[in-house]
Amino acid sequence: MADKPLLAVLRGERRDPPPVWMMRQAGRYLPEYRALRAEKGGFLDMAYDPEAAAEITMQPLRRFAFDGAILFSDILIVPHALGQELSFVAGEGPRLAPPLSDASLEGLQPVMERLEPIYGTVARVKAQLAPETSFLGFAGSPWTVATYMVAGQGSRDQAEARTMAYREPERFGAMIERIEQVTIEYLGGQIEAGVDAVQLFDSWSGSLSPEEFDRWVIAPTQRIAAAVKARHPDTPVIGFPKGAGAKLARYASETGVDAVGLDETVDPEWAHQALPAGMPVQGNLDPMALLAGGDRLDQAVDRIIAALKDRPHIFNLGHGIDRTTPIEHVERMLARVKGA
Ligand SMILES: Cc1c2[nH]c(c1CCC(=O)O)Cc1[nH]c(c(CCC(=O)O)c1C)Cc1[nH]c(c(CCC(=O)O)c1C)Cc1[nH]c(c(C)c1CCC(=O)O)C2
Repeated sequence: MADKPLLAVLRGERRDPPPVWMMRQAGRYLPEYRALRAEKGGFLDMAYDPEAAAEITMQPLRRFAFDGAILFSDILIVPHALGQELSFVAGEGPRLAPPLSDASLEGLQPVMERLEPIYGTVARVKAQLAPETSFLGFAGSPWTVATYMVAGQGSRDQAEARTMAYREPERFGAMIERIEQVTIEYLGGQIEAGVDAVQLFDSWSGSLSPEEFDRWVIAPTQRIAAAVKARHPDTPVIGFPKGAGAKLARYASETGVDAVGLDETVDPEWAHQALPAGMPVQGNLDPMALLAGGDRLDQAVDRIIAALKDRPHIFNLGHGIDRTTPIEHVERMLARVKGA
C-alpha cells in the first residue's frame, strides 16, 4: 500500500509539513468547474452524473498538490433520498419541498436509489487518484441536514428547526434518527465504494444551546461514529462542528470521532490545550485571509502551523473557499504550507 500522508495523520501520526486539502476545493473559483457547469446545466445534474462528478472531484488535483480529494456531491442528497424534492435556485441556494415544518417525514416516499450514483462517482474517482492521495467522503450531520429539511431552505438562525426541537422533541427526535440511519447507510456505501475517510459537516452546530447541543449534535454524532466503526473499524471519521466554540472540547472527547475540524473562529493554540492529547485536528485558515492574499496570508498560515506543531495536523480552511478567490492565492498558500 502506498503511503497516504493525510490518512496517516487521521490515524494519529504527525507529518511535517502537514498534509493539506481545502473545503469546497472543487467549485466555482475554478474556471474549469465553471466551464463544465455551463455545459452540463446545473449543480444537481452534475452531482448525479458520476462521470461529471468524478471529473470535478479531480479538477483541483490536476492544478494543485493537495493531499486529499473530496467527493463532489452535497449534504442535501440525503433529504432527497428521504423523499423531499431538491432544487438549487440560482442566487438563492437550495430548496427542499415540502418543508417539514408543514409536512411529516413519514408522509414522504423515500427514494433510496438517489444515493446510488454517488457510489458510482466514488468508484470512478478511486480508479483515477494517485496512490498517495487520500479520498474523503462526507455527509451532513443530522442536525444540520434537519435545519434544511424543516425550513425547506437555508436559514439565518435555524429558527424553525430549533423551535420544533423544543416544541415537538419526539417528532424532531424521530426525524433526527431517520436522518441518522440513512447517513450511516450512505457513509458505509461510500466507504465500500472506495473512500479512505469520511467527514461529517455540522455547519450549524453553533446555533444550539449547550443542552440542545448534547441532544442533537453530540448524541447523533456518537451513534453515527459508532455505527460506521462497527462496519469499518479502520476508516477514520472527521467531525466538523462549525461554530461550536468551547463546546468543541466535549464534542472531541465524547462523540468518538477520530479527528475534528476547527473553523476559523477557533484559536488553534486554545484548541491544542483543550482537545485530547494526540487527537488529529484539521484547519483552520480564514477563507477571507486566502481571498485577501499577500503577507497577511503567509502570516496566518505560519501561525496555524506553529500552534499545532505538537499534534497530528491537517492544514485546511476554517470553512469553504470563497468563489471569488484568485487561483494564485491558493498556490501561494500551498507553497507556504509545503515549505514549512
Ligand atoms: C450547508 C451545506 C450544503 N452543502 C454542504 C454543506 C456543508 C458545508 C458548508 O457549510 O459549506 C457540503 C458540500 N457541498 C459541496 C461539497 C463538495 C465537496 C467540497 O469540495 O468541499 C460539500 C462537502 C459542493 C457544492 N454544493 C453547492 C455548490 C455550489 C454549486 C454551484 O452553484 O455551482 C457546491 C460546489 C451548493 C450548495 N449546497 C448547500 C448550499 C448552502 C449550497 C450553496 C447554494 C448556492 O450557492 O446557490 C448545502
